[in-house]
Amino acid sequence: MNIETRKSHRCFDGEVLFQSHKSPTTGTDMNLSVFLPKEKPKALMVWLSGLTCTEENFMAKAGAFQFASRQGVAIICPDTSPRGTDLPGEHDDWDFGSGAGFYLDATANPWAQNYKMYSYIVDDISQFIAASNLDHLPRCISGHSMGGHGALTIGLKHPEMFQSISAFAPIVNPMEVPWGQKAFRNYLGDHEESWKAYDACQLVKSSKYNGEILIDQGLADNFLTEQLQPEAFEKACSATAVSLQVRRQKGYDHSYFFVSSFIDDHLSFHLRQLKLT
Ligand SMILES: N[C@@H](CCC(=O)N[C@@H](CS)C(=O)NCC(=O)O)C(=O)O
Repeated sequence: MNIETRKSHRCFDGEVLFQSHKSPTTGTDMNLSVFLPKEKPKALMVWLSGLTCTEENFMAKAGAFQFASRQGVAIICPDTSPRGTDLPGEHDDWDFGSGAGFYLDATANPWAQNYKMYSYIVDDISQFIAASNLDHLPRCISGHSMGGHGALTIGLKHPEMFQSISAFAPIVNPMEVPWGQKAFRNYLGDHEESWKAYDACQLVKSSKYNGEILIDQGLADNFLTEQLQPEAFEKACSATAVSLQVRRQKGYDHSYFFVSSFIDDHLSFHLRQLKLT
């Protein structure tokens, strides 16, 4: 894989890189950002961002680097959709199309050719990790909102790839809420059976993931009741061997101010699960 570095910045004696590569999966150039700690990393976190985000939001706003640098955690943040295409309606809505790839492989036209963010994360990001000489590291996955949905669904489907899962304000049951229904109907078509492959409440029933999952959810989050509903995932997990901790955080909203308040807890959680502390 040919990786182009567009920008690099020293940060807490580590390095933040903004990079691009050609994706055979999406058929486009893809952007991502990477944090490398000051010493040899001992773990790698893949972070998936939410609606409207690019590869920059987590880097600029999450405040994860002091802890990550000290603890030796490398972080990779992919973009949230293909870019550079101009499909009909692609840029009209903030919760669909560009910036809203939903970490699935679209099957409906005109999205099916490029909107393959599930395979992009599983295949291309794996190749990117290998090309960056980070593939020897134990891995965890986390994300926010739509990215929390991505972290839960991809983590539950791929325990061989990720040994620890967490999420911030994730969309846990997209089949049943407006954001998910809009995305799934447009990307996957009307056949709701096919939606189950991208719904954490469905996937947890048959997942081979045997670790714990940590979720933080702000109680002042405007999207809590209509879109997020963590209780649906608690109910789904209760019938399985997956051990879930949902922490309801009083006064916190949906923003990266909330993410930055608890990101160190999530990194510590992952290091414990990866048996590195
Ligand atoms: N654009 C929406 C909000 C979208 C939103 O909150 N996106 C979250 C993820 S779902 C986010 O991280 N936004 C980018 C940011 O806060 O940096 C609105 O204005 O209500």
